[in-house]
Amino acid sequence: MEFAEFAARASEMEREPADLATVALVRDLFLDAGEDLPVVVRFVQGRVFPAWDSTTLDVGPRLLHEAIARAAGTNVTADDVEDKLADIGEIGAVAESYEFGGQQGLAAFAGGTDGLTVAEVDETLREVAAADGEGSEDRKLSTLFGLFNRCSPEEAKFIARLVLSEMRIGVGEGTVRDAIAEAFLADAEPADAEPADDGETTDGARTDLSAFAADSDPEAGDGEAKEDESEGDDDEGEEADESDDEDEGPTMRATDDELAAVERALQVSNDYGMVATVAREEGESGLAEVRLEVGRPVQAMLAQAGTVTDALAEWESAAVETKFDGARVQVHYDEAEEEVSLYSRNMDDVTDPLPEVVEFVEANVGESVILDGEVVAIDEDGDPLPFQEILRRFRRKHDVSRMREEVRVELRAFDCLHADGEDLLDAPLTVRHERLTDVLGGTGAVSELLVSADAEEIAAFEERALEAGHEGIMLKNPDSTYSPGNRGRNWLKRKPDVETLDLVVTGAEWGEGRRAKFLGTFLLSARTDDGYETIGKVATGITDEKLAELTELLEPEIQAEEGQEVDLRPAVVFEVGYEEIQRSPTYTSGYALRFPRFVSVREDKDPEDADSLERVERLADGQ
Ligand SMILES: Nc1ncnc2c1ncn2[C@@H]1O[C@H](COP(=O)(O)OP(=O)(O)OP(=O)(O)O)[C@@H](O)[C@H]1O
Repeated sequence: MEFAEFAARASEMEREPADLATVALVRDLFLDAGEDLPVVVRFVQGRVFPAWDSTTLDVGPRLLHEAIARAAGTNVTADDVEDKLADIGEIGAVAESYEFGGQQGLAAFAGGTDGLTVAEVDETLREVAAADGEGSEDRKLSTLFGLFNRCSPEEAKFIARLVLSEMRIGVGEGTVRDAIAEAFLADAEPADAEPADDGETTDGARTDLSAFAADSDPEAGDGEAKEDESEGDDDEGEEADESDDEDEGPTMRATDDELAAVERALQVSNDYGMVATVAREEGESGLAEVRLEVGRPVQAMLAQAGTVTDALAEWESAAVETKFDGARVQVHYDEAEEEVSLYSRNMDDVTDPLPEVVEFVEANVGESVILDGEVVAIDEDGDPLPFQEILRRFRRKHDVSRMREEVRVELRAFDCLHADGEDLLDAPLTVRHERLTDVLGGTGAVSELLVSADAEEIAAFEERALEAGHEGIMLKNPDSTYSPGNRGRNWLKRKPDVETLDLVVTGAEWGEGRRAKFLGTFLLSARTDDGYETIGKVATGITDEKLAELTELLEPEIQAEEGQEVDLRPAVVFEVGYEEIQRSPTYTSGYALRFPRFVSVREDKDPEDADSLERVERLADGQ
C-alpha cells in the first residue's frame, strides 16, 4: 500500500467523530491492506513495533525537529520548527505545514507510482530504531531527513506522529479489536437489513468487552475526535448505523463471540499485527490457537480497591495475600535457551537492572515458566524497605553493580501464567498458585496464600502483614482466571481504613488451646456522658508475644469472670481501624464496626480521652 493512501485514510479517521463509523473506516483499511496488514494495524495505533516489544525509535523531539527542518529547506531551522510547534501545539500539524523535497514529494502526493510505500516507511523507521552507539544520532537524523524528503505534507504529518508514537486519530485498542473482528470474522449483512441484535445490544457488549482495552490503552480518552472510541454511546451508535447504511455499503457486525476471540488472542499475544493476520488467514479457530510465548510479555492483571466485606459478599471465600510494596515484575524463563527475561507492569524489559532476580530464577527454576510477582527492596534483616528504594533499581541502565550493593532486591511471586508448555490463564487462581508453589517451592519467594471466609482470620493475616512492614493485603477471588490488562472485581486491593477510632477496652475473652493463657478477643466501647457503650469486638490475631503483652496490660483490670469471658475496668484505650460503622442491635451503643482491626494501644490516652458515641454517630451519618 502506498503511504499516501494510508495517510489519506488516517486523516479521514481523524475527522470522523462517531465511534462506529471510525471502526468501519479502520475495518476497510485492514481489508485493503494486503500484505501490509500487520504494519498497517500497528501504524493506526502509532506503533512501529508490537505492543509487547519495548524497542523504541529512540528519537527525541529535538532530533525530529532537526529532521523536519532539514527536509523543509535551507531557510528553516529546528528553532523555527519549535516556534511553530509553540504556536500550533502539535507536531503533525507543524510537519504538514511544510513543503518537503520539491517535485518528488509532490509527485507522490499526486498519486505518482514511485511514491513511498507503507512497507518502506516501516523498514526505514526500523533502521532508525536500530541505529545505536557512536554516531547513531547523526544516522537517525539523516535517515529521518531522507524519509521526510520524500513526503507530501499529509504523509509528513503521520510520519512525525509515528516517530513520537502518537497518531491522534482517535483509534484506540478497542477500535482496532472491533475492526479486526468486523473485517475478518463477521459476515456481511445486506445494507437494508436490520441488524439481528439491535444496535444497543451490540454496543453494550462492546463496552463490556472493551474493559481491558480502555484500561490499558494509553490513548483511551485521548483521541481528539472521539472521546473513548471503545465505549458505545446510544445516540452515536444510531447515527453511525445510519451513515453506515447510507455511505459504507453493507454493515458488518461482529458477534460477541467473534469480538471475544480477537480479544483473547490480543490479551495473550499483545501483537495486533499478528492477530489481524491470523484472523484473516485462519479465522476464529486460528485465533483460538494463539498461545502465550515465553519471552513475550503479557499485560498485568490489575486490582480495584475493595474491602473484606466486599470480598466476602461477592465470593464464598477470599484468597488473601500480602500486598508487597515493590514494583510489578513478570518473570519469563525459557528452559531450552536457559534465558531469563523480566518485564515491568508496562511490558518494558527490566532484565538488566535486576541481575539478582535473574540469578535467583536461573538457580531455582527448572522448567519454562511465566510468573507474575513483585520485586521488593529489603534491608539486611530481610525486612521490606519502602517502595522508593526499589525505584532506585528498577529502570537503572548504569551502575547496576554498585546499586546492587546499596539496595538489595528479592522476588515475591504470586501467580503462574504458564508452566512447562501449559498456559494457565484459564485455570482458577488456587490452581495457578499450586503450580507456582511447584515451580518455586522451598525458596521463600512464593507469596503465602490464605483461602478463608472468616473475617477474623483475614484480619489476623492482615495484621501479620502490616507488622512485618508490608503495605497491606490483596483479596482475590479463589476461582478467578487471570485476565491480562483487566482491572476487574476479581482482585481487590484492600482500601486503607478511612478513619480509626480510639475505643475503651471493657471486656475480653480468654483464648483457646495453646492460647488459653492469653486474652485474645477484646470488647470495645465508646464513651458517653454516663459511662461506656459497647460497639464491637476486635480479635488481635497477632503474635503470641503481642498477646502476652496485652494480657499483662489488661489482666490487672479484670473485674469479673464467667467462663472464657471477662469484664474489664475501663482503663486501656485501643486504636481500631474499621471498614464501616453499621447500625446494629448486637451492641449496647446501637452500632457495630465492620471488620475492626487492632492498630495500637493508645498508651498516651486515658478512657476519658477515648472517642465518644456522639463522634461514632457523626461518622456513621457521614459515611
Ligand atoms: N500479592 C499481590 N498480588 C497482586 N498484586 C500485588 C501483590 N502484592 C503487591 N501487588 C502490587 O499491587 C499493585 C496494585 O495495587 P497498587 O494500588 O499498589 O498499584 P498502583 O500502581 O498504585 O495502582 P494500580 O495498580 O491500581 O493502578 C499491583 O499492580 C502489584 O504491583
